[in-house]
Parts: sequence; structure tokens; C-alpha cells
Amino acid sequence: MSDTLKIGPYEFKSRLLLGTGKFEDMQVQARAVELSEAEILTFAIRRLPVDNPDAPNFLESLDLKSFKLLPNTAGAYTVEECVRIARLARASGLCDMIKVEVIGDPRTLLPDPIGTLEATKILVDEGFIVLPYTNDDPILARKLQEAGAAAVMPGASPIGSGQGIINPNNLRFIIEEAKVPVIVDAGIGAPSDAALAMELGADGVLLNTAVSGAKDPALMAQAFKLAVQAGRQGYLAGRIPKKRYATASSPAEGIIE
Ligand SMILES: CC(=O)[C@@H](O)[C@H](O)COP(=O)(O)O
Repeated sequence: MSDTLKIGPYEFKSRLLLGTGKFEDMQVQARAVELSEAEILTFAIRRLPVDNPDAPNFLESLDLKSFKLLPNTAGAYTVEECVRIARLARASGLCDMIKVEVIGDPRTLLPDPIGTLEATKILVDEGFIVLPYTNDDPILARKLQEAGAAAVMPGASPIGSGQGIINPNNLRFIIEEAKVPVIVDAGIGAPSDAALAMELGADGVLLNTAVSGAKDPALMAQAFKLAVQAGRQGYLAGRIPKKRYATASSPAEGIIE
């Protein structure tokens, strides 16, 4: 049975999306990307010298033809900035997919929900395949889908915090109602967080800091690959319900008195 992640017209075997640009060493980044088996890589457009493609940059150690690039609008604090950055990405031929980030506050880096919705509407109208980074609000997730988002990307916890999933209940609400893929993005700290997101029924996980900041990023990337696969299989297999009291593991029938 093929179990692929479908975003807009694209289909992926891997459900792990990886952020780039935060690794200390570009060779380590390349090895981590390889071991993660991620097919979608995200990067901040503002950190790329888009007006000079020959200038050194953090993507050059990667064979970009092997990946789907997901440029993001990191650093945008207004709708106008976000839309301008997205248009720049498209004009530079980077990709038709865009991860919308409209940040509402510099300390928490939480998204501005109203700006995110507005930017999503504008960019969908302009023909982008829009994947908005959003907070874990089920109502906003619904409105983003109604606006034409190709996926919704609720944060597990603040970007780079490594706190893991703060509100699994909200994620569950978003997942239950979603008609597009739900990709848990940001705040993932350990492979177990990614496995939990997938067990909850998320379609994918996007992370950066947990791998790029690990003591051994390549080994951690591999651990995340396995965790996402395990979580997905656990979800598809259907976990047992939680009960208040014990149930004997060995059935009572057939026991010799
Ligand atoms: C694009 C990117 O890599 C981040 O914006 C993303 O939200 C990952 O967050 P973490 O670094 O917390 O995984």
C-alpha cells in the first residue's frame, strides 16, 4: 500500500520536512539532509543572495535537484513584507510552493494569525501553493483551508524552543477536521515529539533546530526519520484506547485451575 504525503499537485514518500541554514557546518548539513531522507527542504528566502545566484550560500552543498524546495518568508512581520518576499522567491525561480510566516512578536516568534490569513489569501490568489505556519488554533486552521492553503502547519511550541507539543488536544482538533495535510512545524525537541505528532495523525513534521543544534546532527536526522516513520505506522495501526483500570494481558479463559 502506498502511503504518500500529497501537497497540492506534489507527492512525497517522506513525511519529514527539514529546515536548512542553521547548521554550523555545510558538510554536516548535507549529511544530515541525506540521512533524514527528507524530500522537502525549507529555507529563509531573506538569507539567500537571490540577486546574485553565484554568491556562496548555505544551500550550495546540496544537490537541489533532488529536493522540493519550500522557501519560507521568515523574518516577515507584516503582510506586505511576507507577500514581497514570496514574490521575490517566485521571480528568482525558487519554487511555486511557499511557507508563509508572518511573525507577530519577536520574543515568542509566534505567528500573527490575522496577518497569516491575509497573506495566505493574497498568495493563493496569485497562484502560489501556500503552506502557512500558524499557531495551534483549530478555527484559524479551518479559515486558512477555506482561504485555499494547500496544507496547514501548526506549531508544536515556539520556534527553536524544543519544548515539544504543548497542546496535543488542539492539534487533534485541527487534524480531525482538516481536509488538507497537517504538518506540525516548530518547537519539536526530540524524536519522541515527532513520533507523538505522527501518532496524533499529523501528515508530516517540519523541524530544524532539533537536528541542526544536536550534538550529532546527522545521527539525530536519522533518528527523526525513524521516529516519523514509527509514529505514522503507529497511527495507521490504531493504538489501543486508554483505560482507567487494568485489564489482564493473559486472557482468563482456558486457565487450568
Ligand atoms: C523554517 C524553519 O526552519 C523554522 O521556521 C521552523 O519553524 C522550524 O522550527 P524549529 O527550529 O523549532 O524546528
